[in-house]
Amino acid sequence: MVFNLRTFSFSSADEDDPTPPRNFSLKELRDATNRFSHGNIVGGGDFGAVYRGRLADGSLVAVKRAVTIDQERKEFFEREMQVASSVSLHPNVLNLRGFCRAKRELLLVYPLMIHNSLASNLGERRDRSTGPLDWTTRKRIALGAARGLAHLHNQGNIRIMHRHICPYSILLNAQFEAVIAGFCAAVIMHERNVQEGTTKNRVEDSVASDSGSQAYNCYDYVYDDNFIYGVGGFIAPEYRYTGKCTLKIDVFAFGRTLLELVSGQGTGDLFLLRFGKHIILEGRTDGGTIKNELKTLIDPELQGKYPEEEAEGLVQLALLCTHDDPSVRPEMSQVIRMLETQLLGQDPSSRSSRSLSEHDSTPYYSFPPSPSSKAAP
Ligand SMILES: Nc1ncnc2c1ncn2[C@@H]1O[C@H](COP(=O)(O)OP(=O)(O)OP(=O)(O)O)[C@@H](O)[C@H]1O
Repeated sequence: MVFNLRTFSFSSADEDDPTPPRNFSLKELRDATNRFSHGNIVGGGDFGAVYRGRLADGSLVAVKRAVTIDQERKEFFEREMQVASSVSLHPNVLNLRGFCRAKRELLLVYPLMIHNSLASNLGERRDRSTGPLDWTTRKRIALGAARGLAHLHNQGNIRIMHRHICPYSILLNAQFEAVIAGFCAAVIMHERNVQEGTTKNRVEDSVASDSGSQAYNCYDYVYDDNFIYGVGGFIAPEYRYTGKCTLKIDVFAFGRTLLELVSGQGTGDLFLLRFGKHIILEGRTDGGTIKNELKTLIDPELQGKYPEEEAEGLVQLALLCTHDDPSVRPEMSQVIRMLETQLLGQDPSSRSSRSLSEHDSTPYYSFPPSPSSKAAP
């Protein structure tokens, strides 16, 4: 028996066999969603409303529906389709189950994630039937989201820049595992749409450590766009001001998401001003200060039930990921190792195979020191 994330059901099918997305008829999706009834809406974004539905085979789905078909919606649709055809199956990445190109609408069909988004489980929780996320669940979410993002960033020759990581694009399945979704702004990095990075040392490091299988460091590849995607405080400064981005913009957004995960609040710039930037600017990044501030910053819904050391470590990692200088931010494979060591107490020599791709050659990093030394004055 295999739990299939595509159909969100148990089946005897081989989970590594990626079924190509199916072409649904509009009628099938109308029937599944009770004619797109308002009561079935589970969320929405720039593409359109998202409806809960049940297909004729009994499986639960989320149907993303655009009823205005403009250039932007067409691009969003194509991007989600492209990601679906490029990304290999991973438990922490949402897989496209199907699509529908009707005359006046565009629809995307995904397996339904029962617990909706991370955003809807933090702060003003929409669903009060489940309790607040406990610390252990938050740790699993942090690690799962990191693994999903690392998978997008490095799976063989394909690197996918998500560009829209935030608590709304991290969904939670029945076991509260993080599943990355929302690929409408994603970019598939390849030689045609990137310029080679300029940080020579890092390229050399990468080549030297990788016995020739990877001739460049994908985190140095730059994608130039004339449109800035993303949500307010989750947009990395270098991207916001230049329109140029590398995979490090996703690391920045991941760091911001971690801050929301521990504080339980829509932190935006406020959190960093209060905790991150404020401390960095004041030169007060020593562990003692973080410890002192921690209690006032951690989500009160946790009712103090969290190991302080772990919370402190998570905040330090978040601050490192959100550093203004992208070269200081770690790569996602390094983030996974820091999380595994800090949160699971895992020996790096017995690292989980789930967190490593074949091409992963990054040396082990211990949990980061405070980013103060590299911070702007
Ligand atoms: N598979 C799913 N299962 C459950 N809820 C979902 C699913 N997909 C989307 N949602 C809900 O819809 C919201 C918007 O989804 P998504 O981010 O994919 O849409 P979008 O149009 O790409 O959004 P954005 O405007 O942020 O780009 C999510 O935050 C979540 O609440």
